[in-house]
Amino acid sequence: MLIRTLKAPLSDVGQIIFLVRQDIGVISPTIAELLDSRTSANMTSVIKIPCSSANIGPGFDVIGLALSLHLEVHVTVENKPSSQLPLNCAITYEDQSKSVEKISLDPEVNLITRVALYLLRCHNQRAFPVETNVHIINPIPLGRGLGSSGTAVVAGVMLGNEVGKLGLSKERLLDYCLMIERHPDNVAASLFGGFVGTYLNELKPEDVARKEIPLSEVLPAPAGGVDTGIRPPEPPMAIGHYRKFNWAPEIKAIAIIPDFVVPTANARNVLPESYSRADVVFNLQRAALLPAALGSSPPDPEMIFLAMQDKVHQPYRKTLIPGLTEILQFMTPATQPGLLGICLSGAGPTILALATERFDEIADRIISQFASNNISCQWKLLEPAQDGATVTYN
Ligand SMILES: Nc1ncnc2c1ncn2[C@@H]1O[C@H](COP(=O)(O)OP(=O)(O)O)[C@@H](O)[C@H]1O
Ligand SMILES: N[C@@H](CCOP(=O)(O)O)C(=O)O
Repeated sequence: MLIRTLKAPLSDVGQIIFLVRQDIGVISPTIAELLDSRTSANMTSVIKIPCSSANIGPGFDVIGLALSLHLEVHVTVENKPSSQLPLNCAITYEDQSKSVEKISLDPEVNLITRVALYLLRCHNQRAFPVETNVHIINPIPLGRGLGSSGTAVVAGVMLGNEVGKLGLSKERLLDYCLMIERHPDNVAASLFGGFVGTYLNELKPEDVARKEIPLSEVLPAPAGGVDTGIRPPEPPMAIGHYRKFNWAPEIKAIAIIPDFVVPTANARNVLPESYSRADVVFNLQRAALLPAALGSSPPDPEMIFLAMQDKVHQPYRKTLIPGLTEILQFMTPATQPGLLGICLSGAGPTILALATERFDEIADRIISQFASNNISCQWKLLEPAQDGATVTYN
């Protein structure tokens, strides 16, 4: 008897593993059984979300790349008759990121469960189902420009969708993410996977007002486990959109991660309100080339290096990242074989170097430059994560 496994999409956001016998088809379990038993007693849903590197040089707030470092959220719902847990939810957290910050285990404070509660409350579910256990395994360093917060926001909407059995599409979940994260590049990459270009729709005036609601109203301050009964503001429909680009299979991503934090909010505060026409045109010219440059095989180092230049965010962020100026100047395909291009990852301080070979050598040279400023680093060799956010059932 030949048995093979088949992964099939469940609504847009989940994935079920079926056992298929080749002579008689699907034998276990049936779709109906699975829909009924999702996140019910003793079944664990595993939500996996890739981290992201946003901007890739000139694509500030537009371009994102999902990378092969995944946040995992393991969820079980006990279906006990009553619960002593605040908002019916218990959180455990496994830190694989070596971050100093302690992540809160209070479901009203923790970013993932707070976002899940936002989604649930928009759908008239005031708390988690009784009793929800959420185990978070996080290898993504916090505040380093690898999209940890965007990944956590995506985890939150996936979690709310799952335990609330809301059945929302990923496209609609992106709207909810944008009420919190507000720039689409990193959340769209984590949600949909791959190398993406993103944009926001021009909204009607009444919808603009809804989207610009302060974050404190979308994610209200903790109320000590008490349900205030306030219904949070729902996002307008179809705020954000994305388009996937090709990625040449030879290109790998080296993330050099310094051991200090640059909160994204601080890295956005150093940016100017307006730009010269020359700088805007400079970025537009390169951003237009970037998808073709990174999607062509074999990769052309000169074209990629040029297409990754930026004048909109990196020059201003140099003040927050010692050594950035020098690294962006001396690391070129002419001085470093194997290197294709280099940029700040997201809001920094991580450096993203795209390369086809000599990964250790490239990482060592960048690490030495940081070391001359007394900054130590870890580095990781990553690949695009094409799947985006997934749910599987154990
Ligand atoms: N897995 C997580 N669980 C809870 N909170 C998280 C998680 N990941 C990130 N965060 C929150 O997001 C903050 C980092 O966000 P941000 O400054 O945007 O940096 P990054 O570039 O890593 O996204 C952290 O300080 C933490 O408060
Ligand atoms: N486009 C944003 C991206 C922020 O990404 P993160 O990984 O630093 O959260 C920006 O550059 O501010």
